Amino acid sequence: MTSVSITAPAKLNLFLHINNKRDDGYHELETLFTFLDFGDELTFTLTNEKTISLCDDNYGIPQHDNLIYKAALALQSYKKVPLGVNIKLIKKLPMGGGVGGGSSDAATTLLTLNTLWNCQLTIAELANIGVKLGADVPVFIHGKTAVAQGIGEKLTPIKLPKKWYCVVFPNVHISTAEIFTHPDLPRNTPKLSEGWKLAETQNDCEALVKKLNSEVEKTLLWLLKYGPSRMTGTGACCFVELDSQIAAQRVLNSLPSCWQGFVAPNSAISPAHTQLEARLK
Ligand SMILES: C[C@@](CO)(OP(=O)(O)O)[C@H](O)COP(=O)(O)OP(=O)(O)OC[C@H]1O[C@@H](n2ccc(N)nc2=O)[C@H](O)[C@@H]1O
Ligand SMILES: Nc1ncnc2c1ncn2[C@@H]1O[C@H](COP(=O)(O)OP(=O)(O)O)[C@@H](O)[C@H]1O
Repeated sequence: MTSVSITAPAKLNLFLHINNKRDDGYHELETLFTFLDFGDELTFTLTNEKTISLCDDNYGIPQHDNLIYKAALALQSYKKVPLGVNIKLIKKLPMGGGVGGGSSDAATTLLTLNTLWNCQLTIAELANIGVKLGADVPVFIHGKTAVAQGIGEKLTPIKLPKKWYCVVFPNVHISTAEIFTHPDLPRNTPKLSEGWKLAETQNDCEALVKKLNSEVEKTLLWLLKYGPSRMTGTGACCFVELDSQIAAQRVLNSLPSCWQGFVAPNSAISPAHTQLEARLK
């Protein structure tokens, strides 16, 4: 049976501005997404029955709630696919960490099964299925470093220099919904004007998350010793950007044992896309 392993990469929000709250409760954002060359590992094995099954190391998410299962089911129903799949997940990305693990798993599932099940959907069609699973899924489907607007689905690709990141997970899980519904969240950052600079941006969720979680505040302070530190998404992961792998690894090596972390370079194209393309050649 055909079997293929693909990475579901982490993302970082290098900045995250909240411009407005929409009538449906979602927020208008401007955010810069970059992918990291590090992520969850998903192995897909096709089956002749229509069953979709997911095997993971018991991360506490029931199968029917897992975004991987939901993504596979959504594509199977949309294209009336007569085949099934067994999916094995090796989870490396912290859940509720702001590195988009769940969304990336869903996007990697849609991209890979589109190929393995020969669905022939376009990227736009896959993103359309994906956005119903989560606001962050489309950027992983498009797979290019981009500034996102809307709720995260209007994407403008952008080029960034290669950098290394040390990403730290302070062992607290933050609920995106809790942050977005909090009365103290700032929601009126003006839209970026032309010629904007990264140094003039910020993460609008950071002050609130720091106030609610002292571990996040401690992590950001600790990282400041090595360079400007920032939180990704609605947290809890925080990162510092460095010019070399050696410098990033040095930060990780001195990480207090109460936190976890990883080091990775950014990747202009999502590793999931690069791996799938290499497989098709
Ligand atoms: C904030 C961001 C930035 O990358 O990341 P995370 O920190 O979660 O990774 C995302 O936009 C999160 O995307 P995602 O995690 O897919 O969000 P969803 O499942 O669609 O929504 C979770 C909840 O967040 C709120 N939400 C999400 C996106 C948005 N633009 N406005 C919102 O108000 C909604 O209340 C929703 O109930
Ligand atoms: N495959 C999955 N991996 C991670 N989280 C998942 C998955 N499927 C569903 N979820 C749910 O999505 C939530 C957000 O997960 P995740 O995308 O990892 O965090 P974040 O949006 O903060 O980056 C989790 O708390 C979990 O309940």
